[in-house]
Amino acid sequence: MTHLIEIKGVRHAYPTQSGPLPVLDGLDIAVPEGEFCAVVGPSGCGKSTLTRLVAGLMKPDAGEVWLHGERVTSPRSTVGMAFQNPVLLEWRTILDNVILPLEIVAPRMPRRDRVARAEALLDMVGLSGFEGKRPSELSGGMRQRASLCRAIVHKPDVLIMDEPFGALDNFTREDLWQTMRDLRAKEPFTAVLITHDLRESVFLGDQVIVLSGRPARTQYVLDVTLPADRTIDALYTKEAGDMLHTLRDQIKIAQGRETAEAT
Ligand SMILES: Nc1ncnc2c1ncn2[C@@H]1O[C@H](COP(=O)(O)OP(=O)(O)OP(=O)(O)O)[C@@H](O)[C@H]1O
Repeated sequence: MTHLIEIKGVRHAYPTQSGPLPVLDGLDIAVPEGEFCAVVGPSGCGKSTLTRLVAGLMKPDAGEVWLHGERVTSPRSTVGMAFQNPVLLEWRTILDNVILPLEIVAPRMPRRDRVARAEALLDMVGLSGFEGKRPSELSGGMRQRASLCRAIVHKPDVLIMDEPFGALDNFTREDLWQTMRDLRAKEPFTAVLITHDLRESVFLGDQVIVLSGRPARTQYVLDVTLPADRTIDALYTKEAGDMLHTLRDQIKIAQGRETAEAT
């Protein structure tokens, strides 16, 4: 099987005034092309550090990060990123915010083609008619939809999301999960999602990686067996309940509340 993302034996420590702070220690993750990998773990275990490594924004002390068969050693334009705070530019319209990555990655692409691409994506996420608005005129959920469009407008190899739905209320969040599912069906991409929400990880993920407490290693990998076109109702089935139970147990282990042997 081709793995679009491969992280092998990654170790990393940050230099601090009181000496090196080991953050990652033995991280192994493999994500096949087109798959959605959700990453969960205790607070502060190194999840955001993992996203920086995949995006090439920093190099690990040891181990390897591979994207599409190439070793990652510097920042990549083939990576799209979305964060909890969408950081849209207020002086640009929603359409021009979405177009921004194309201006950098495909400067020779005619404006009409950029506009057509951005409009098609905005339509897919239900923002048709809002192209000319400024970010402050949209709700938090709508801004996050626009931010997702911006993250994939240049068809990146991989979409990295760090808690993109973390600041939204429950109903808006569930709406966004379904938008993400529909977007993936129309615009297949490989994704890494960092989340604190186990339901979100099961709804969106093909696999869920549980990281141990810091320094993080890959503690557990759950293959999500729900159908690709799952609905929110699927989260209320026994199958999903069992998966959520397993993940919760693994998080407790990661937090050091229980030992692996005790479960
Ligand atoms: N540049 C840095 N220099 C020193 N320490 C850092 C740096 N960046 C992160 N850290 C520390 O490394 C650890 C892991 O940080 P990281 O942000 O990767 O964790 P996280 O799992 O994403 O956290 P959270 O779940 O709270 O969002 C934390 O203890 C953090 O304080």
